[in-house]
Amino acid sequence: MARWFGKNKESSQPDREGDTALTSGGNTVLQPETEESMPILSVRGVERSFQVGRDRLHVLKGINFSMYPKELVMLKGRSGSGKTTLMNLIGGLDTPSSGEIKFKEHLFHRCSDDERTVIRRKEIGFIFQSFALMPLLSAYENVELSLRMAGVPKSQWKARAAYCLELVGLTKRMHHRPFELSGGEQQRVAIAKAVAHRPSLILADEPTAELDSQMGAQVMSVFRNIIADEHISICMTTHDTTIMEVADRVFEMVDGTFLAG
Ligand SMILES: Nc1ncnc2c1ncn2[C@@H]1O[C@H](COP(=O)(O)OP(=O)(O)OP(=O)(O)O)[C@@H](O)[C@H]1O
Repeated sequence: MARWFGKNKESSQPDREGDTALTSGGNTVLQPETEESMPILSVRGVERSFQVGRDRLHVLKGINFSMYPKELVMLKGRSGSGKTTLMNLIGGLDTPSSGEIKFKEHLFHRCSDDERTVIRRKEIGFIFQSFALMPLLSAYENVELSLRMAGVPKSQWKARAAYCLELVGLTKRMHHRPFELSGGEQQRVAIAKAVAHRPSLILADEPTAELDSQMGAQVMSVFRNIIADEHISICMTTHDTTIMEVADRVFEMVDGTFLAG
């Protein structure tokens, strides 16, 4: 397939859709569509503008890209280029001024706020630069809370929370509260929390920005483990060039568009 799945691909171009034809010995061979060849997310012609006083601020100016199962995609770009605005649209926190966003079978640009909230709670996980943990709860209780919020049956909480903390290498720290953990460990709790309800997509806004390079590398290694183990996709923003080699694809945003290669 023309679509590239390897590592460290600098992709400044929107990828190609519906690419099911293979050329083999001069013949065109039609590939059956597998689950992994179907995009989990499809963003088409997305624009977002805001009214600021009398002016209309055009922040996103026509974004096109797709994400596939088990992909790690990074968005890079200068401050103010529109990365967070795009992440908010992908996560169903906001709606585009024009264009289409399809997440799995859901057409986000046509959903009501309530519909997007339900989808978000069940099918998307969020990770923030500042970890966003409940300070008085232990690592285990933080993960359990996420399961409760997503409506997962109580009978599953204990095993699932323990499994997710094991996945991020924190079994021995599960009864520690955030202030008893290092920054990297806190971010790993946040990852366990984000993955616990079995989302299909995790959105991470600068997840390594508060960490030193060693802890940042640990977080990226955990991302790779959960992609393999939980079959999810991750889209993250970053300014850190040292971690970009871990990505499957990197998109550079410049002034509300993806930089053309
Ligand atoms: N709700 C809003 N109303 C008005 N302007 C907004 C709004 N949200 C974002 N903007 C503007 O859109 C531009 C892009 O912001 P955005 O937060 O998406 O950038 P970013 O690439 O994520 O930056 P950073 O790397 O600093 O987080 C900025 O100029 C910002 O002020």
